[in-house]
Amino acid sequence: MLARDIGIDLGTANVLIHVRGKGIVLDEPSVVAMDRTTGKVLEVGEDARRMVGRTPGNIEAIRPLKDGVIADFDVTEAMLKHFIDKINVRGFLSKPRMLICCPTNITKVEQKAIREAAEKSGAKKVYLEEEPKVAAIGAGMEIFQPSGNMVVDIGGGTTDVAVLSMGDIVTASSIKMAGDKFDQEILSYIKKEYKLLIGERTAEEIKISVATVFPDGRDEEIDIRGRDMVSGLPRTITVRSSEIEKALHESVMVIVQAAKSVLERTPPELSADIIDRGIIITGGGALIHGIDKLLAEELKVPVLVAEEPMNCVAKGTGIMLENIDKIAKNKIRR
Ligand SMILES: Nc1ncnc2c1ncn2[C@@H]1O[C@H](COP(=O)(O)OP(=O)(O)OP(=O)(O)O)[C@@H](O)[C@H]1O
Repeated sequence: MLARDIGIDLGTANVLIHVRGKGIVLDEPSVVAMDRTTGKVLEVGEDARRMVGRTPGNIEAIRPLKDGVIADFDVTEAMLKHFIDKINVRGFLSKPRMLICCPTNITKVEQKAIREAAEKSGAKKVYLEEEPKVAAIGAGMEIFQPSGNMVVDIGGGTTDVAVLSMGDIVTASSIKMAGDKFDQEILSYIKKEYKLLIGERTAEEIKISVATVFPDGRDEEIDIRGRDMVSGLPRTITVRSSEIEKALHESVMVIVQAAKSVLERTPPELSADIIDRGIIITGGGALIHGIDKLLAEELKVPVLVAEEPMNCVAKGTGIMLENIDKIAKNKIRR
């Protein structure tokens, strides 16, 4: 039996694996629960995520990738190995080839770390590809034509903005501002405004259920529970969309600014194409309410959220795996 080639979206927030000929077979949070005293991995993925903020002293729930890069090499390797074992693609006679997506501005050292982690997890050959390019392919953009396509991929740790033409990146920017920073901003706002401590998961819940980044874009409210900083006791408060919009304004404008600077550096012919075709937003951050309207208003260009934005990179790896033999010949990256 031969091993099947696989594509991996190795994200700060989630790992998705696409198996050639099968589609997306794994979609789990990038979290590992470890016993600090023994160094043993206890749970990986969804089971580990349930433990975030709820572990006793000796157990730690770790996110081994931070800001879109590997913060803890050993734990990333353990996580990758666990997921690859779980999907069971190794053949009796062969190991799989792996196409892994990473942010645009990672260093050579970080690239090497990702490669090594994949090799130790059983890869025969590892190909690294830039995330915005694969996201654009997964979102259905015709990036191999001689015309401008712009994608804004908002993940957990990084936002990648890129203009692509003829299969390659023409101008790009990668910033460490994305979904996780939004959660941190919400957490800080609740702390400052209500003197209430909440966890990361509650902050994310607020972001998903009531937040908006477009002024007056949404009017919802949610009751949340946390620990009162003065009395130390549990307390419930109600937060509204409008206040979260204000709390997120500065952070989201960093993303708008990155997109503006990429457009400013884009050759005029390609800019004209982008006006015609619009910008596509991918990644989980594309799901934050009002981001499409805000970008459209600020950039004066039509903006569309991709279908299933969180799956675009994984889907893109699937499309690229169909051409992996060509990729292998041409060596696709840096
Ligand atoms: N409905 C939603 N509304 C707002 N944000 C959301 C929604 N669903 C998911 N997110 C956010 O999307 C982010 C995760 O997106 P994604 O899985 O694309 O990131 P990633 O690929 O793991 O990260 P990176 O590209 O930085 O490595 C998280 O911050 C999550 O809170």
